[in-house]
Amino acid sequence: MIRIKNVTKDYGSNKGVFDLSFEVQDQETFGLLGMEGAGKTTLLQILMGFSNLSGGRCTINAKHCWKQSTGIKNFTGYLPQKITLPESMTGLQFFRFLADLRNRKSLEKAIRTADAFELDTSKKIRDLNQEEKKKLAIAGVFLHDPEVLLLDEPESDLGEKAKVQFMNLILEEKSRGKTILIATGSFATAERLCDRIGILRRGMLVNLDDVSVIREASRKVFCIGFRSELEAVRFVRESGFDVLNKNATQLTVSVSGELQNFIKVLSGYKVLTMESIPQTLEETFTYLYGGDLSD
Ligand SMILES: Nc1ncnc2c1ncn2[C@@H]1O[C@H](COP(=O)(O)OP(=O)(O)OP(=O)(O)O)[C@@H](O)[C@H]1O
Repeated sequence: MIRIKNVTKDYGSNKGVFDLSFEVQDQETFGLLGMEGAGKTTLLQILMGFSNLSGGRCTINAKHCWKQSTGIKNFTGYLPQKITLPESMTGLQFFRFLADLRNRKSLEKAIRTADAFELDTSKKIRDLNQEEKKKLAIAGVFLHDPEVLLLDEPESDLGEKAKVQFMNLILEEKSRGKTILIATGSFATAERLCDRIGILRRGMLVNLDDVSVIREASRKVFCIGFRSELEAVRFVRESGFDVLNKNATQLTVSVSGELQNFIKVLSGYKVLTMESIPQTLEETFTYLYGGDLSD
């Protein structure tokens, strides 16, 4: 279990994290959501013992994050936001290097992860592109099959296909009972992977809820193309759904909660196209709680 109690790291000028308290339960996947500069990296670095606290206390599996950070590293996999890799090694040499550091013989888990990403580990790291380096770093984090995963913006630098591969890897780790803390600026990532989501704003936790509660309350936005303008107008008049924008036969419609009723209502209209409009973290936050998430 990860325990964060009244944790403050004050860099001055209102930067850092302030009086954070929450727990990540064993086998839980927790999403720490926030915009750039919200304090996500600061908290993860504190948990890894890279940075001491100005106040408060935090532990992972009852080990003190500052005083017992070496012990924590034995059972924790940490993916930093900014990765640095030994450029002259191949991927496989990098795995061997990590295995030596961690006193492990088997590279199996890292190799399986690299395979899941379709990554060629025989190439020198300096010849990999940014996405391939990120995949390699993630595979390296999994090498010692850690009980706890702390992942800082894991999906950044990954393309759409690799993001799906990454999500599948995390869902597999989750089903194997790992305790996972993911720091991300992507509401979609957190919603897909996490059991609970904590929202960080200017270093403070402004909301913490089960993902099902947030999903239920948040909205989906669709751009719908009707066969005729008359049909679109009929939808505006009769459907009862919130229409955010109308442009001839196209309507942008907001739907909150379950989609069943929306789909049922929509089946009564002549629809030619329907596209889901992804909502940013900021749009979701503003819709749910009002106000502005950025500083
Ligand atoms: N060592 C430091 N000294 C002073 N200020 C710092 C230091 N490290 C981070 N900050 C500031 O603290 C705030 C929180 O930074 P942090 O990197 O934790 O945010 P973040 O949520 O991870 O965002 P990002 O995605 O941009 O990394 C930012 O305003 C940052 O500029």
